[in-house]
Amino acid sequence: MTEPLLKVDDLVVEYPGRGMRAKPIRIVHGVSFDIKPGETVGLVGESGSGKTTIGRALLGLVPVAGGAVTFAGEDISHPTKRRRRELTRDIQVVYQDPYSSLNPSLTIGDSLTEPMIMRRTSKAEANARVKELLDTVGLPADAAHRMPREFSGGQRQRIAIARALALDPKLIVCDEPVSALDLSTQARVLELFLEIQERTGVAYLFISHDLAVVREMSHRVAVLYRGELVEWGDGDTVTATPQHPYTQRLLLASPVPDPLAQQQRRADRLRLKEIQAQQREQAGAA
Ligand SMILES: Nc1ncnc2c1ncn2[C@@H]1O[C@H](COP(=O)(O)OP(=O)(O)OP(=O)(O)O)[C@@H](O)[C@H]1O
Repeated sequence: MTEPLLKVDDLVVEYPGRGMRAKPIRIVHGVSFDIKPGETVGLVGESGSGKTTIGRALLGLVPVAGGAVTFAGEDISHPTKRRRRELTRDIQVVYQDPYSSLNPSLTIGDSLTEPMIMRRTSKAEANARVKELLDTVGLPADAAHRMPREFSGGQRQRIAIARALALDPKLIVCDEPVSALDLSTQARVLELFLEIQERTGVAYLFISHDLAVVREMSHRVAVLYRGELVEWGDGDTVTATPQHPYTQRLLLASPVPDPLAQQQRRADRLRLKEIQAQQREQAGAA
């Protein structure tokens, strides 16, 4: 059996209450799940259920009040500042808002090289990697010289994904990464996440309020309700036979597409990849 890449055991997260003597407010109440290398785990739940808070706890951005977070066998529940910085190499994040996730005064090239230069990669190496990253997310190489304001929401989200990929992470926390995009752009960006995973083997924690999107993207699904995990398991099983009334309500609010049609789409995608690979080989041989 594959060892988990990330393990969350009985996680508790609290925010400080208001006022000097206020008790902390518990937001996440003992949540457990794990993510295997190369796997996508979907975390779904309504607004305010604590999804973002869980993502922030994994990234070390909010303190863990109870339980443990283990990454590649290491307990990272209470990392030092230095260790947390180092961990950003392995655990990255893509946020919802493509308009605030890039520094408006840096060129795309500078935004992408920043995490690499901070880790003492040479300028020449970093520039070569920028070309590669832009290609991976389907943007032209000359995008490196342009400013964020010159790009649409979908293109900016591609750039944010490229930035997350810059250091070859093992896990990306994707926090509602397509919620701010229109439907057709959503579909293309979701497709890009899938392609990147096939190519690099990166794992995702895919956070969304939309069960249909989570189902499309995830191998396993965790359903969060008021800070508790009410359902956790294989994506098809959770969505085909939801046990908890909350999951049943979610399913009604956001019907999951026919699983056979989904399987067909996955098969078509693989077939297309094979054809493209054959074409590349033939072009190389010619
Ligand atoms: N810094 C904070 N201090 C106090 N309470 C907070 C803080 N951040 C979030 N909360 C509260 O924690 C709860 C969970 O918020 P969280 O953002 O994790 O939920 P969510 O499921 O991601 O919702 P959404 O989809 O709306 O982002 C909410 O009630 C929110 O008001």
